[in-house]
Amino acid sequence: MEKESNILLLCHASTLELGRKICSLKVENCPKIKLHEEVSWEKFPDGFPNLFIQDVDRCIGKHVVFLGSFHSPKVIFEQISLVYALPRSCVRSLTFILPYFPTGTMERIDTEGQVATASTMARMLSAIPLSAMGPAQIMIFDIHVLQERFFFTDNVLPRLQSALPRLLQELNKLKSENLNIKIAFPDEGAHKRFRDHFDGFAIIRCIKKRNGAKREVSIVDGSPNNCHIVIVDDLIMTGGTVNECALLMKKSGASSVSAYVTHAVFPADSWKDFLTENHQEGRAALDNFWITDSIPHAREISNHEPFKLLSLAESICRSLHKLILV
Ligand SMILES: O=P(O)(O)OC[C@H]1O[C@H](OP(=O)(O)OP(=O)(O)O)[C@H](O)[C@@H]1O
Repeated sequence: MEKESNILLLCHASTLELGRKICSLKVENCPKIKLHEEVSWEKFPDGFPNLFIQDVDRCIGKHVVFLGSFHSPKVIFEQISLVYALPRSCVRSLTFILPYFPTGTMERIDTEGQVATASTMARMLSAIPLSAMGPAQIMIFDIHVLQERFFFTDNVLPRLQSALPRLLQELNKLKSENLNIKIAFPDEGAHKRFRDHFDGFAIIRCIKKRNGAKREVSIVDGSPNNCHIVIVDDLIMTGGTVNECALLMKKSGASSVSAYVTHAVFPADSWKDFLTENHQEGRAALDNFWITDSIPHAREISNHEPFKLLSLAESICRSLHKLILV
């Protein structure tokens, strides 16, 4: 008989679909994770949250996991309120899955007066109260720079994960079709962050200069000539970095160009500029654009060519069993 799960998953309204997927998966020798769907995310007339966890006693003594999403400042307060409240419900342990750490790029100060909001966010998360087994674990995927872990205090345990193993599964399938694939990093940040994941692949290293809204990308090492190029980056906003890098690869002789980002942020619907059906001059046509579901709107985006979704569900499910060790 299957053991009853000791892990209970609660979701923000925007992450329920991913939560259902995680709970439908089975990891060998581990009980399925149980979904607790009964959280209401209502608002009072003034817009402030009116939250309620039904049957909250089911959390007592359980390893409680909250799957959140800080894709907009508007949804942060309600989720922080829930996460701060959960340890008071006598949970055995608390894990906060925050696939995308939104302020991540605002981690450096190059002019006095700038405010590093990544540090503010880490401080807010560091205030999550202890549970019976100790500090809350915070699972984040492909944070902008690994040093951001030091913004958190010892009150919580940041668990920095990567979605790249999922991309590698896709690339190995393409490799078996004898395609000559090379990985292009559009800037120094991406190269530093991800180069170690691509053993066995030739690398094209680029540098990027920001000039207002423009991104200027140039190649430092490697040649894309006659190769299938996959541009790899942590996140996309306006799309300028990926687009400039893709145009450069094509100009330098690439036979095809695809792209991958873990976090499809795409403010103001900028993803539409990449649609195969909207192709315009000055835009590079991409064969594939792989994204993950770290941000809820990625699921909708991936219904349109050339986007393809690589779900984090399996990786989250495996990590939870490993981190919680039931
Ligand atoms: O879609 P876009 O509007 O172009 O923005 C996305 C880019 O911004 C960030 O890098 P950043 O420019 O901060 O450089 P870094 O990674 O080298 O720190 C990110 O890593 C992407 O490369």
